[in-house]
Amino acid sequence: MTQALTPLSLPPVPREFGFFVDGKVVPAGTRDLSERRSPAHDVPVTRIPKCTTADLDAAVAAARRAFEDRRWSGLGGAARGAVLLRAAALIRARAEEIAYFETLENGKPIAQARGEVMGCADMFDYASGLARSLHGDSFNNLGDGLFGLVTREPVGVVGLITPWNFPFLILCERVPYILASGCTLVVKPSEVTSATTLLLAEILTEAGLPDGCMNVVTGSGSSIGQALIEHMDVDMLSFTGSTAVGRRCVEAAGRSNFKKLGLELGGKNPQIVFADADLDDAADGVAFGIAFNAGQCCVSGSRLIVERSVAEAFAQRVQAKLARLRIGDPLDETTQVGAITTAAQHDIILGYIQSGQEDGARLICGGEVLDTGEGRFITPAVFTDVTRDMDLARDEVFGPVLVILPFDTLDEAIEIANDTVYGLAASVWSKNIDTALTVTRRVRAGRFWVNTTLAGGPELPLGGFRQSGWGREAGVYGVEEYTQIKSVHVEIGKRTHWGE
Ligand SMILES: NC(=O)c1ccc[n+]([C@@H]2O[C@H](COP(=O)([O-])OP(=O)(O)OC[C@H]3O[C@@H](n4cnc5c(N)ncnc54)[C@H](O)[C@@H]3O)[C@@H](O)[C@H]2O)c1
Repeated sequence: MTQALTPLSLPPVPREFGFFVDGKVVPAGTRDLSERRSPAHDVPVTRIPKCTTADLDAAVAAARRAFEDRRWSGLGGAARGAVLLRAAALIRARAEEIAYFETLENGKPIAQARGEVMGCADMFDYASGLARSLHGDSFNNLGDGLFGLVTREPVGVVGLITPWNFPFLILCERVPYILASGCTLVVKPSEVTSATTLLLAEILTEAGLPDGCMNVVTGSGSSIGQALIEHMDVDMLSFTGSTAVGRRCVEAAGRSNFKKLGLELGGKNPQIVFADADLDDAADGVAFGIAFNAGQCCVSGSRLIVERSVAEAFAQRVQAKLARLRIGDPLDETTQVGAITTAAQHDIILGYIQSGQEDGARLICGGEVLDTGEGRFITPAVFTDVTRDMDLARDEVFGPVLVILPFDTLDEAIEIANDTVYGLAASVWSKNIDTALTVTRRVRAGRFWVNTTLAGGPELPLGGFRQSGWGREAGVYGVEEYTQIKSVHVEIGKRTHWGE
């Protein structure tokens, strides 16, 4: 087992990873390497191979063999669950190492990364039980001559594409459920945050996952990602990322083999605050909702829809909460908000902050680039005087940028909340249960929080309405997505097929 690393120092040299096919690490060999620099320190931290389409074909073929010879699905739920349970223990044992690479590549605070890794181990624990409890249905009321069964079968070979904002968490909200169902898989992590996916492949092999059941290919979205979504021998694709690339997945599935799709896409999520809420608690939640992971969160609460009578005072409370945040070196144990993960995302966020002001919105705090000498940090920005037609109010910024939209009535709050093409997540803050539940009923979003935000766990499924995606991940509903239903009609006794 790899030694835990000292979390507060940078690696003296970048760690070089291989990719992972048929139970083995494949060294980069003559392939090009992409070097990842820490977004917080601008030093090289990892080197990852750029896989070829031949590597992808080899990975899909390994997953296909492992599926067709039933070395995994044929084991039965109890044996599959035992592997997932051992993986949970190994994730806990290697939590420090996983959190360290997550922080180095992504720029998130080390304390946050550790918490996420522990949550991931919990996903494996939970899914180990689901592997045993997947079942179908029986129909004993079809008349004396007929008996019916409905069974669930694994879909087959799953292609899994993940983004850079929660590389390990998003991976673990999917992999244990995919494996619990009996499917095998090929993962293509984001090219900027691939290390922890490769660590998970090692861990699962150590936990007893048969060769070929989990394969990892690394490289860019436009090359290896595009080849995976078009692959003729992949039965299902689970994609998490932008709505733009989600659209490409739909097109590619139509052009290739009609693979089944699960899509977890973008969001422009409302946080709706009523005057009767505990306003201090709500301000804390709203600040957390926009600043957590430096706003690079699909479920980030980026639209504050607040009752007009308290809007100004509430904005000041949020501002005060944001001002107290410790932003900076993610390897510092006390840091609460880390770096912006990619240079491209940094430019996109600053572009929105500038164009928002040009469009007439008023920046009341933040939006500054922190001068740390190295790395990319932006202080959380809050905008007022925002109109609903502005890009700032409509687009997913994917950074720490909050817009404030006041409302006068409950109906207006709901109308503003639904005025988006997305439907990923929403929060409502009110002490009145009628108000809160009316909002949860009428706002179109796949995840809701009442008097809190960004809470989660393995039991409740994830996923969006509208252009935020299709299908659900995690929980009982999540594992079922990776199964397909078969109906079996059983004749009892003898009958003629022409009804004579
Ligand atoms: N709904 C969710 O659960 C969820 C969770 C996290 C992130 N997201 C969304 O992800 C986005 C940010 O992540 P990102 O910038 O990594 O997204 P992205 O769409 O650019 O990339 C996501 C993944 O897709 C790959 N990819 C890119 N182009 C591709 C192509 N043509 N074919 C196949 N694969 C391709 C990338 O390499 C990466 O692995 C945001 O929109 C965010 O809302 C959604």
